[in-house]
Amino acid sequence: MKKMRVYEYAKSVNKSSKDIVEQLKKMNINVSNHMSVIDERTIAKLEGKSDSKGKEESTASAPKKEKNSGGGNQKREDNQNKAMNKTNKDKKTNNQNKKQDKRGKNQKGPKKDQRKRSFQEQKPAPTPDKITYSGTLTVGDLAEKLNKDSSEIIKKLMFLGVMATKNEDLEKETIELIAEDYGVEVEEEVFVDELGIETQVEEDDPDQLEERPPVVTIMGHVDHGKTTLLDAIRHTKVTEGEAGGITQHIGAYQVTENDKKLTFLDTPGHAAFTTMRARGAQVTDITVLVVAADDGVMPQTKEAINHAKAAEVPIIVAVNKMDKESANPDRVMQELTEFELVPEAWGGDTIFVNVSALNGEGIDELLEMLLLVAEVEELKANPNKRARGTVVEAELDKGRGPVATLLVQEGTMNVGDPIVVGNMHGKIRAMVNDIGRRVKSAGPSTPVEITGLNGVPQAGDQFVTFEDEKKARQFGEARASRAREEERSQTSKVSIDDLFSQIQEGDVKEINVIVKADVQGSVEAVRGSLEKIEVEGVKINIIHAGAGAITESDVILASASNALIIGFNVRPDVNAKRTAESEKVDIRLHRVIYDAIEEIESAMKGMLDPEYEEKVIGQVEVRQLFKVSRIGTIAGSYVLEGKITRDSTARLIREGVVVYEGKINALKRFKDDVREVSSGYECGITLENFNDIKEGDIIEAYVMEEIKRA
Ligand SMILES: Nc1nc2c(ncn2[C@@H]2O[C@H](COP(=O)(O)OP(=O)(O)OP(=O)(O)O)[C@@H](O)[C@H]2O)c(=O)[nH]1
Repeated sequence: MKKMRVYEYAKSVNKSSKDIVEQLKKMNINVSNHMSVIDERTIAKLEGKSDSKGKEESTASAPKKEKNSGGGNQKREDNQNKAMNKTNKDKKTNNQNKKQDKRGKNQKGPKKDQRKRSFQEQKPAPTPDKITYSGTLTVGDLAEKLNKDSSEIIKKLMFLGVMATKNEDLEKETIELIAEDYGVEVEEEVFVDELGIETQVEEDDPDQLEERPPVVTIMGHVDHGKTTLLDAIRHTKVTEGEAGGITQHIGAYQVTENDKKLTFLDTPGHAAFTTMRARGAQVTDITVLVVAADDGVMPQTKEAINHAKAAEVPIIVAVNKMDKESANPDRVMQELTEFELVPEAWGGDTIFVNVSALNGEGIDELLEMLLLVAEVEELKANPNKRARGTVVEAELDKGRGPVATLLVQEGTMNVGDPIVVGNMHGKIRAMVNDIGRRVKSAGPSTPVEITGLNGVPQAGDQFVTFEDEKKARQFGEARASRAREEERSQTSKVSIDDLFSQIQEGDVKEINVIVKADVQGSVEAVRGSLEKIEVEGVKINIIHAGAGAITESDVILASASNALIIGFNVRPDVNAKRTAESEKVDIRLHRVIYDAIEEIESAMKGMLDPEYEEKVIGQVEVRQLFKVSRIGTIAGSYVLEGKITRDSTARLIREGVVVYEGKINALKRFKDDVREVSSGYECGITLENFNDIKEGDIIEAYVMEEIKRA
């Protein structure tokens, strides 16, 4: 590209260098003096012709900078081209510009088009009148949409008291505030699932909303008295006049206190709460946390608190077993302050009620308090529309076919209504209430058991009733066929194996983790180390941590919160294992804290070592023992199944309990060392550093096989 100094150019056009410098300054082209270098395009501009590439090129450099600029210039030009490509790309999104481009090319010839473009590029991109977004927006995304610099947005956020980095997601309100500041309208594009149950729900007229009973779930540690309390409430408070009815278990019941109704979910444990939340259903309005006054806060108490908090449901504490001499309610209060459950008497806002589920003490007060919280929460629903709600329980009854307990949350459900429940549909044949009576209709917060569905739905599924039977059938069938498709192409939840790619794709900003360990000390150690990990702004969020085996409840919580479970020196019980498989929850078991930490850290960095899976190759029964002084105990054994090999690992099982796990020292047939022994043969086995073998023990042989990743 042709370049010359200002004075050379001035001379060629018969002007003074001063004039040229001034002219350039007026054109916003930075030159320091007559020695400055100007290029072809700048010259074109001076002559009233526009350049073809835009403002970045219309610069001039001072002589000093020019000195060693052979390659430098080339580089700069490349960068400039890159920048221009980007600007051009940006422009593509701008319709107005697009039109102008077109007009320029078709009608006015390339030169004018170029001039026009360069003119546009000198002006900052215009602020749009309106922006739209769906899902979330990061600071950077918002800046781009507003045609602003991220730093400008970050500054504005600071004024609003929000400290955010470029890649941080903004809350809806913040997006609106910023946009408003620029006078820009914002519209959130909400993704509508056309087969979602909510699409069939009638809209509410605010005038039609009426008070509805609260739906209460009781949670707490094993044996703290949940079932006894639920029974006590039910038996003392079953609606008057109906007391003679046969109480039957349908998974939920209603009682009356001071002429007001309350609905209790009586599915035991935390299952009701968590399975429903895992399916996206929010059913519970208030949680009663039962804590035995003689036992205090225990692991499942903490778990219950975590569940309720995660679902943002208010908690009332029922301090139970007050009839016991060893009852110490103050200790319970003290212990719960640690979890931000502080009694009103101590300046907090949590309601504590002392009760005895055994003798009925305090139950009235508990119900009154529940009604009080319900009043504060202003629980309302419209009874005058088609019903919508959630499945509490469902099963296949031999005589009646699929039966489901439904909790009506809005509207009124009637016998004969066409209905879609989860992926099932039908027409309500019969409705039975919680005391076994047939009813014709059920309003908000009422649990009823229905029959008439074409299949068994799942607890937590949503339902909606229809006026038109055909429409219900079509909608139900469409949902069922989509569910089948989805099952076929089901993708797993957060898993260690694809953590890195999920982070890379920006899908994961925070990794939810549940930590279970053998003792509290290890729980804290694992938690402490995990919380320190941070990779590319992605952090670990421990949603639950506790001592003890990995339970089904942990798995359900993990599934609901899309979390990984890390077990340290503990194992999942059978139910937990099964649920983890069906819910596709990743459970990682470790014996060394360092390994647990390293695994997750490397997964986040995308440097995971090959993964191994245990493969049991054989079962051997110990039939006779030989004690040899120098060698130890030799287990005369018989291979029941598969085979045992010299290099496999052995697990010694006695009455279902693993008593030893380790290497095989020697594997012999008669006097000879052998590599492997197959089923149906006898062999002699010694285990490394272990002699406490008994007749009848089972030796399970296994090898670790590498899992091939896709
Ligand atoms: N003294 C006394 N014992 C109670 C009280 N409430 C419950 N119990 C006893 O505590 C034991 C456990 O009660 P449950 O109601 O089965 O406890 P739970 O919390 O439902 O236990 P899981 O169903 O195993 O989770 C039973 O023996 C009850 O009789 C109470 O208020 N006072």
